[in-house]
Amino acid sequence: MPQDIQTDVAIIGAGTAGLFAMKQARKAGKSVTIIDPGPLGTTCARVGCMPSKVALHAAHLWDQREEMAAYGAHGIEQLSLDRDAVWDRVSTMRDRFAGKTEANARKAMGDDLLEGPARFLEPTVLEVALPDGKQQVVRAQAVVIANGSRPIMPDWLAPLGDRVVTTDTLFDLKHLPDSVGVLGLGAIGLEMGLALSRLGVRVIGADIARFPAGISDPELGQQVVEQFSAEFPLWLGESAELSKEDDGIVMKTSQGREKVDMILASLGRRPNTDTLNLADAGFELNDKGQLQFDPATQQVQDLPVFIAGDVNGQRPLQHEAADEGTIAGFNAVRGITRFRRRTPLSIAFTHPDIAVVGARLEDLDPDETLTGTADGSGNGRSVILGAQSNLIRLHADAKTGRLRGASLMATHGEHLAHLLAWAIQRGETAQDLLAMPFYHPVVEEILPDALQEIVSQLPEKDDLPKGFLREA
Ligand SMILES: Cc1cc2nc3c(=O)[nH]c(=O)nc-3n(C[C@H](O)[C@H](O)[C@H](O)COP(=O)(O)OP(=O)(O)OC[C@H]3O[C@@H](n4cnc5c(N)ncnc54)[C@H](O)[C@@H]3O)c2cc1C
Ligand SMILES: NC(=O)c1ccc[n+]([C@@H]2O[C@H](COP(=O)([O-])OP(=O)(O)OC[C@H]3O[C@@H](n4cnc5c(N)ncnc54)[C@H](O)[C@@H]3O)[C@@H](O)[C@H]2O)c1
Repeated sequence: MPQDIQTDVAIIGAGTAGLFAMKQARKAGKSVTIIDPGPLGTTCARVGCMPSKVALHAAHLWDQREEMAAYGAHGIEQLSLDRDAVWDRVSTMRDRFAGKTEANARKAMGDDLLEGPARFLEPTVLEVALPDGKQQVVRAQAVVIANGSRPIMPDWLAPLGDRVVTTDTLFDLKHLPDSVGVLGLGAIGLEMGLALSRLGVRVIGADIARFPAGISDPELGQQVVEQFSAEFPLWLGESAELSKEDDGIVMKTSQGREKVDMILASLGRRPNTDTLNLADAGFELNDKGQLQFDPATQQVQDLPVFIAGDVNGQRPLQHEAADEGTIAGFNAVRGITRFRRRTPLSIAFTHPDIAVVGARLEDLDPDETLTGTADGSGNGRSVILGAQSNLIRLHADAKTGRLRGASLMATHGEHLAHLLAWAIQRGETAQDLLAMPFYHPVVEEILPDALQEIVSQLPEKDDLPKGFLREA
């Protein structure tokens, strides 16, 4: 048994959250031990944000050819796509992102990296299984839990064997199948279903939810269903039965029956808390087996223990993992500060993009909320881009017009979503935003219609033209 390691901060997981936590602890001059069994390189760069966006980009490039034909390009029908070459490019780009991230992380961690899985013995005492089979005990003043999440893989998928993949293995495929059933149409399922479908794979999508991409607003949900069911079948609102045959998997719901070569299981991700021996080490867990923590401090109960990133199950996004790691690392070494969190922002890069910003519709009181809706049919730039189906829904406080939340499906939606998130975080009202400049012709010109709908419902009326303010 090696001698115990004494450290100021032990960090479990060298992903995005863990590395940001390390930066804060180092900045305060504290000693750090960062523990990870690998593979290093972060989920985002290895099997998440980056490879998925490369695949979407490749799919979008190929998808453009039909529009080019409409603008007089000849010979489009003679083009062919080598899908395996596309996927090889996706994994090469992925290796580049992940390789660089891993190299930078190894350099930053240096000798402070302990390679092996950690588990708790006590809230500030960890045991790490080293590659040589020995157990290393780490005693810390504070601990940051940042060991991420993994794809949900229910037992009932086990009989389907290696015909089931998740995004942990999808980008390693050497040969893309001719057909894929995408089970679960959240952000991952919809993004990957579209990428594969646009690359010529026959895709069937199924989700027990009524709408894909986690949308709860029925008006937007309906528009999203119409838009994307034109690309591949979306079987929504019921669970699909799956059965294995010699040459594939049969997917069945009341909406159809199809045989596919492979299933992409995109049923969500589960936090890796279950691997940490939390209950035996004395932590209190809620009925879902999760730790209680404060999202403004990342502190667990009142212990010198902090939890950041996907593992806390709250905002499983890269920029949130970075923020939470920073907050956790800061609070682990400097005493507790409560941090104001950024406005929630999530974007699926589905082209048109789908985004949800700020408060979700279901969390707003209908009696205190005004909604403005606008679509792309009257927006010149959307028409040029073939995106008349763009739809924006804005929600604002019924008394003041202060913007609370938005959801949208739009070409260039990633930019609109940022603009709206920034306005919401600055506490701007519909009137404020309406008084901003809108260039012509841009997709942003959709916004004034939705904003005016809100302003016209506000109790206090002004006889100035909408979008104009008196000089101060
Ligand atoms: C397909 C896909 C697409 C995505 N696209 C986006 C996107 O476009 N935008 C976005 O914002 N987010 C996206 N995400 C989410 C984003 O990737 C995650 O939110 C983010 O990477 C989480 O970072 P993390 O630090 O919490 O976890 P990770 O980066 O997973 O780090 C956790 C680390 O903990 C280690 N570990 C595990 N168990 C132990 C243990 N017992 N002991 C020690 N170490 C351990 C792991 O090896 C890993 O290195 C996507 C995710 C997926 C899967
Ligand atoms: N562009 C992005 O920002 C991006 C992209 C991908 C992933 N992510 C992050 O990764 C996280 C995980 O993504 P995800 O899409 O796997 O999870 P998710 O939780 O968003 O979606 C899972 C989907 O599976 C469905 N589902 C659950 N059980 C089912 C069943 N038995 N049959 C059919 N459908 C079922 C759910 O209804 C849901 O729609 C997301 O929450 C997101 O934070 C972000």
